[in-house]
Formats: sequence, structure tokens, C-alpha cells
Amino acid sequence: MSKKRKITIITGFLGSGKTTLLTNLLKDPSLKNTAVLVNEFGRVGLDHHLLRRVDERTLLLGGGCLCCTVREDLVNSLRELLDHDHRGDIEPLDRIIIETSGLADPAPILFTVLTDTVLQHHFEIDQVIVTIDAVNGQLHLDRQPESMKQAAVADKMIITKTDIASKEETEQLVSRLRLINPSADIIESVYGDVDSVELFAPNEKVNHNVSGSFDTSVKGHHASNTQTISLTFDQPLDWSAFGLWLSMLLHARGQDVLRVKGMIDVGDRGPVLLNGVQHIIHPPEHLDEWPDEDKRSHVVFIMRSIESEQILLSLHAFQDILGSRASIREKMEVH
Ligand SMILES: Nc1nc2c(ncn2[C@@H]2O[C@H](COP(=O)(O)OP(=O)(O)OP(=O)(O)O)[C@@H](O)[C@H]2O)c(=O)[nH]1
Repeated sequence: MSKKRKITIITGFLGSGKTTLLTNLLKDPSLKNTAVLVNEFGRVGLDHHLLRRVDERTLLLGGGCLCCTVREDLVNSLRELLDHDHRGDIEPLDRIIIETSGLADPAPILFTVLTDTVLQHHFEIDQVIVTIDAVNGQLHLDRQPESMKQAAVADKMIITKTDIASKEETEQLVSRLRLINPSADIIESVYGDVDSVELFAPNEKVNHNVSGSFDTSVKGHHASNTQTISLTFDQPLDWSAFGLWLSMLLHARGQDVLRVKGMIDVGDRGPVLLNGVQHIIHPPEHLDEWPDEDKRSHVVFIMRSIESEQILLSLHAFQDILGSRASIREKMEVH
């Protein structure tokens, strides 16, 4: 089968600089085989790039869970792009960037691509990039649940408008974001000025150290019940047993598991990379090598309304078939 086309999602709160970033990125000749889908109207076409407009029409599947929503509009747009690509009437496609509107939830986009029988064979989710405004980011995190969720699902966070924020403001925001999502890369940018090679490089980081860069001066935010925990395992894990345990957790509490990311030692040379957003787990990827000396399994959960002890107790109940004992390496309430 031919190589899958990568899908990158750019999301971020209203006015946080998504379009500015995208416009700048598309000037890069290395992105000439990239198509862009935008789910808002009124955008200006971008030279030699294919632009499709995607409505926000959605079809809710049984169960009523919002993250398991198929974006029919997106299915149609992606299938249409695929037809063009197969017919050869556009430049061969190797990447699609989907820019979502500021209030959109990226989870249904992931769900759509990973579950559609045609799309899953031709596309793979590369990463979720989230723009966060250095001036208003803290306010959005305090007041807008969507903003917290976007930060939680990010693989990369772009801190925009650092030119008009004070150094202190930016540092405090970065500290807070590292607490919310320790596994995301954070890149600062002014007017979308980001190195595309760095941006599209794979993020294989699972930051074991949740509080590593915790700045104790970050105080005074509204209380929240979001928690980030980092688990570690003392022995290689039985992958099927771990998969079963995770499916049960996500089945029961998927809406409260904002993000799960990990590197699992399954006894082979390299780890299995685990990456999930709510109910949705990306197809796990086997890496050839461990990125550093620490070769134990680590899993980071970003959760709402779930006590870390509940996770640990349930893992302990599974311990015999998992083949390994879990312990909490770090946990952090995030605000
Ligand atoms: N000073 C400054 N302004 C920026 C920067 N990035 C974006 N802006 C400005 O912020 C405003 C919003 O930027 P957009 O790129 O339209 O933001 P967006 O996230 O696409 O906005 P919506 O689609 O409305 O949610 C524009 O006026 C940009 O020129 C930056 O790094 N520094």
C-alpha cells in the first residue's frame, strides 16, 4: 500500500494566531504537497494550495459522547481530496493541514479519521498543534474549558504574540502549560515565525517529570479538577493485557481522560508509543530505539474528575496479567 498522507491539526483559541501561523508555514516550499482544510468561511485562498471549506455539520453517533462524533463534512472533504490525488489532477499529496475554528474540539476530527473505513487506510494523524496567545492565554485557561482541553490534547504548543507579552507573562504561561501537558513540545513564536522542520518533526517525548519545570510563582488561578499523573512500571508490560485495561478505562471514563501518552516497554528492543485523546487511541507505533537511557514504561494521563489512586488501584488489580507493577511517579493538580 502507498504511504499514508499525514494529517496535522492546527487548533487554538479564537484569535490566538492559527491563520497567521498557517499562512507563514505555507510560504515554505517544502510544504508544496500540502493541502489545507479550513472550517470557517470567509478565508482568502492561498496561492497554489488547495483550500477546502469544511462546514461544522456533524453527525452524532450512538451513545451521545461528543468526542465520538463523526464529522461527515470532513469525511467528504478528505475523500474528495483523495480522489483528486488518485486522478493526478493536483500535486501529489503528502500532508493535509486542518485548521479548526477556535472553539472546535479536535477529538471528533481524530475520531473521524481513525474510524472511517476508507480514510484510515489513506491518512494518518501526524500531530495536533495548538496556538496559545501569550497575552491572553492565562485568561482563556481560567475561563474557557475548550482552551484547557486544547492544551491537553496538544502534541506541540505554539506560544504566539511573545512580542507583545512581558517575559514574565510568557514564562508563567509556559510553566502552567507544562503542568497541564508535560508531554507536549513548547515553541515560542512571533507572527507565525516557526521552523517548519522543527514543527513537523515527530514528538516522541513523554516527559516523565510532571513537575520538572514547575514555577511555584504560578498561583492564583481558579481551582480545577484536572490532574496530570505520570505512572511508571517496574517490568515489561504484556501489551494485550495493557490494551485491555486501557480499553476498559476509556470505555468507562473516556470523556474524563483528556489525554494519555506513553512509551511502553513490551520486552522488544524499542518501545511502543501510545497516544490517545479521550476515547480515541491512535494506532500504536513501535519505535526502533528508546529515545534515552530510561527504558522503563511511562504513561502520562491528563484527567478530569478521576482520582489518580483509582487508576493505580485498577492497575494493581490487573497486575498479574500485566506482568508489572505500576507506581505513581508524579502527580499534579493543574489549574
Ligand atoms: N503582535 C502579534 N500579533 C499577532 C501574532 N500572531 C498573530 N497576531 C495577530 O493576532 C490577530 C489574530 O490572528 P489570527 O492568525 O487571525 O488568529 P486565529 O487564531 O486564526 O483567529 P480566529 O480564526 O478568529 O480564531 C491578527 O491580528 C494577527 O495579526 C504575534 O505573534 N504577535
